[in-house]
Amino acid sequence: MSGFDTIFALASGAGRAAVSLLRLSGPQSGAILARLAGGLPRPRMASLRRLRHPLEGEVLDEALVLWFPAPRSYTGEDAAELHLHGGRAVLDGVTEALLACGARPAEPGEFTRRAFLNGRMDLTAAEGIADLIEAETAVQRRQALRQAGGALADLYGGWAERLTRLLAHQEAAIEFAEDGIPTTLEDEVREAALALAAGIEAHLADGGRGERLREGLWVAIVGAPNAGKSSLLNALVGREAAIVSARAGTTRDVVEVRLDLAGVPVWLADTAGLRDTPDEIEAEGVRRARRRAEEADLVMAVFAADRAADPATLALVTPETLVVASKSDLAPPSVQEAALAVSARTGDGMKALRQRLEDLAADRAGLTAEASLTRPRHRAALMEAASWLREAQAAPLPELSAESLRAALRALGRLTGHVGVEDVLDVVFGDFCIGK
Ligand SMILES: Nc1nc2c(ncn2[C@@H]2O[C@H](COP(=O)(O)OP(=O)(O)OP(=O)(O)O)[C@@H](O)[C@H]2O)c(=O)[nH]1
Ligand SMILES: [K+]
Ligand SMILES: [Mg+2]
Repeated sequence: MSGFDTIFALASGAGRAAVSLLRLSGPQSGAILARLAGGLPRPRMASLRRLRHPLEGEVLDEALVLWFPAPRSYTGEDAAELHLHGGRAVLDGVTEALLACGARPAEPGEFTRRAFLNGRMDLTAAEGIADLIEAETAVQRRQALRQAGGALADLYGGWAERLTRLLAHQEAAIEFAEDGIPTTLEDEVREAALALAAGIEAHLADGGRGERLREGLWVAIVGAPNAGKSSLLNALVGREAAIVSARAGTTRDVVEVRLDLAGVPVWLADTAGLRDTPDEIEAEGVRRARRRAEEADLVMAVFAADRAADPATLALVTPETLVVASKSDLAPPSVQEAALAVSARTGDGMKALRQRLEDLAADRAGLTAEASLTRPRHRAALMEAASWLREAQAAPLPELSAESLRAALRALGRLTGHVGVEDVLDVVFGDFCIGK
């Protein structure tokens, strides 16, 4: 795409390294590379070149350079890569040389933004690349790769195509009606709109698994004071993350610890023991504990085996709750036999508890055969599209139905970035790092 200036950025991590990767993209990339490296290497072939400052002629580094003429580059524009020695002074020198040549430092996400604007990928694929850079577990990586590879783009693009066809048919039906030609087209469109709405709704009804995998599954550990919640947290994460003591009311603030459970990122939140207390700090802790239990994807209710089950914790137990009988070394469990008996002291039952958590995490946030939506942005646009499709089906007049189909198409277009996208671009590319 013309009209863009030439940008550069460090694509590898900041700080001293064996090799640093500087990327360059834009119409002047070839000219700048030729000035620094004394000529253009063959496209897409790594060549070892001496890089010189364009004005002073000083040798700045001996580097591997690559030249990617448009459109076969990440951005779709002329682009280049400099694989420099990773020292501060080398980087400073080459940066100065690039500035002297008229290139400017890239904004966060600007390379991928250009790739999108040049039609190299849709918005969901661009988000997949951002997620891939952020991915911390193997399952997150798989989900991000799938999305970057166009799994959501294909799905949503396919829906947009179907919708475009429906709209064309509806408009034809309106014209036929004006010309007095009998047709069943309108009924067919209404039926197809309903089927498409149902398809989108089925995709939406995934329990938020893709979003959870991307952001982490929240597990709140709740129970009476001294039930052994903090001890369980520590045993699960393998370090003394929370303070444990024999005094009831030890934990006040919520203690959050991240855990990788079979590739699903999980946030364990240890909370204050539930009880009425005159201590205002502890009471605030109890309020926070209850709020965490409400907001969590999964509640782990802990009952000490040597105590009667307390009503405050029992009140939070639903069929979805993971019930744990702690301190199993002290007594047989006093709560439901469904409870998982564990002892943080002896380690008894801890493996089973971990396995149960892994299973629940995989069940609620693992990958399925179908690609899942991964962001609230996707959910909002799809809900809007489905609701317009239902309106299209129910509209009293074909003209109104066509209007609703158009609105549904716009919602899908915002999702993939194919229509009316200006306002969403900043949201999507704003959370990229510089150099991508
Ligand atoms: N015998 C035995 N004692 C345990 C076990 N787990 C914890 N305890 C003891 O129970 C007491 C309370 O443990 P904590 O982990 O602090 O309990 P908590 O539920 O976090 O307590 P609060 O933060 O005060 O609500 C401590 O003295 C622990 O050593 C266990 O599996 N067996
Ligand atoms: K305690
Ligand atoms: Mg505690």
